[in-house]
Amino acid sequence: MSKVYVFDHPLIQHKLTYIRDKHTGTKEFRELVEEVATLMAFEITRDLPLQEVEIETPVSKAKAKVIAGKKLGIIPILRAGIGMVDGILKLIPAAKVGHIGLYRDPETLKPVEYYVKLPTDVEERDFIVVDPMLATGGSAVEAIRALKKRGAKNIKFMCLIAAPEGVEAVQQAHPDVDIYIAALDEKLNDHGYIVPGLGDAGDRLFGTK
Ligand SMILES: O=P(O)(O)OC[C@H]1O[C@H](OP(=O)(O)OP(=O)(O)O)[C@H](O)[C@@H]1O
Ligand SMILES: O=c1cc[nH]c(=O)[nH]1
Ligand SMILES: [Mg+2]
Repeated sequence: MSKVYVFDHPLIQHKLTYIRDKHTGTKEFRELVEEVATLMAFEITRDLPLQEVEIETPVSKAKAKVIAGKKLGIIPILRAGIGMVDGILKLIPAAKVGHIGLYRDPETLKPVEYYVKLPTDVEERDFIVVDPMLATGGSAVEAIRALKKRGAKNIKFMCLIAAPEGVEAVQQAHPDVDIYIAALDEKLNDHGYIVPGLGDAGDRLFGTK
């Protein structure tokens, strides 16, 4: 069964409060989502392997550590996942970015795929799939399935806010995929929105409502 990690760092929780607030405008919302993504990337990369190198400081020779050549890929689920990408790239600039376009049908709440573009060397990379919201879990389950279908083996899923239903759906469908979240909320409402949540992440990021 996949593990669930809730990043309860005070800076993440503080920023998340302003992200949730309906009075926060598009510019600030976008900046805060990016900042939280950076902080979450710091936590999620905790297990990256290191290798020893020799360097010279101005004082002496030294053995020091650098990240061993691990190939990483970031996969935002369009649209809202895009808001997290730059924040992650600040810490892992060499990561490649693939895109999976899905929207949730407002009637059925089922994900509809409309775009997939991945790095060519999918089989050699470890992936972090990102989306601010994990609601019913349909979009995350489908995005991870699309990634596995093309050869990805090592996948993590990272989001800002999750509903218990979404966590369970990902765990059921993909028991090998660990889930990293900033907050686990109470429930979904009748329209499949997370309560209390933050509203529609895509619309708030891009000002489309
Ligand atoms: O867990 P689920 O029930 O599938 O819901 C979560 C999905 O809903 C939102 O996307 P949306 O369909 O609004 O598309 P958008 O990003 O283009 O606005 C969100 O960004 C997730 O991708
Ligand atoms: O609360 C929710 C649920 C799905 N998608 C969103 O953007 N917000
Ligand atoms: Mg949306």
